[in-house]
Amino acid sequence: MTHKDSLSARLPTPWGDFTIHALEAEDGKEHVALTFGEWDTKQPVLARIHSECLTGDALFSLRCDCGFQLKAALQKIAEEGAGVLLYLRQEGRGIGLTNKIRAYSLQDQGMDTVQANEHLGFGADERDFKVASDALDKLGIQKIRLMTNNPRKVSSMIDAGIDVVERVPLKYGHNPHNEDYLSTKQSKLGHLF
Ligand SMILES: Nc1nc2c(ncn2[C@@H]2O[C@H](COP(=O)(O)OP(=O)(O)OP(=O)(O)O)[C@@H](O)[C@H]2O)c(=O)[nH]1
Ligand SMILES: [Zn+2]
Repeated sequence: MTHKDSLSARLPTPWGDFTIHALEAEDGKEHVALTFGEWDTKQPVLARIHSECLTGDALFSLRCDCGFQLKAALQKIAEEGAGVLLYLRQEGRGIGLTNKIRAYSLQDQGMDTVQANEHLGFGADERDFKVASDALDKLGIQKIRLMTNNPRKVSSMIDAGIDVVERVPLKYGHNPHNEDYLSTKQSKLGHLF
């Protein structure tokens, strides 16, 4: 992955002016980083590693908590005055949008989110977070305060040599439509709620 200044531009949002960076990743996907403010590289940077969820992030779905977490993370970074959000093109925990819709259809028939993935021949979570640690390296970030409820994101960053000084819980958007989904994430994927 390389990072060139010509691949960065202003990105004003309702919470403040971010800078968007196109990340040229080894997997060929169009991942981006949104950065805000300036940071002291010796201090931990407030960070969010967010996997793409078209339905939740862009289409207002209540089946998950993604869109709510995305907004909350951008708001927290802006309030802090500095930070980074990595927006990773890992739709459907890495299985892609069409397969996620197949998995949703199976969930409509009674499977949980993990059973549905496995029924389709995938692992429960197909994501590789190396793209995230590579991006943090390229941005010169070694220490983070990571906004997540997912312990695998924390351990992946630690294994990649990123110092996760703190896990900041990000509990937003719980509602009757995602209650079962979130409780499966807690019982089967180890999420901390
Ligand atoms: N395969 C599959 N993917 C889903 C489903 N619901 C949401 N997703 C995807 O799950 C990913 C969201 O990541 P999350 O799992 O919410 O985030 P996380 O990594 O678990 O942890 P947090 O940092 O706490 O949000 C996105 O890529 C969504 O598209 C589902 O039922 N099946
Ligand atoms: Zn989602």
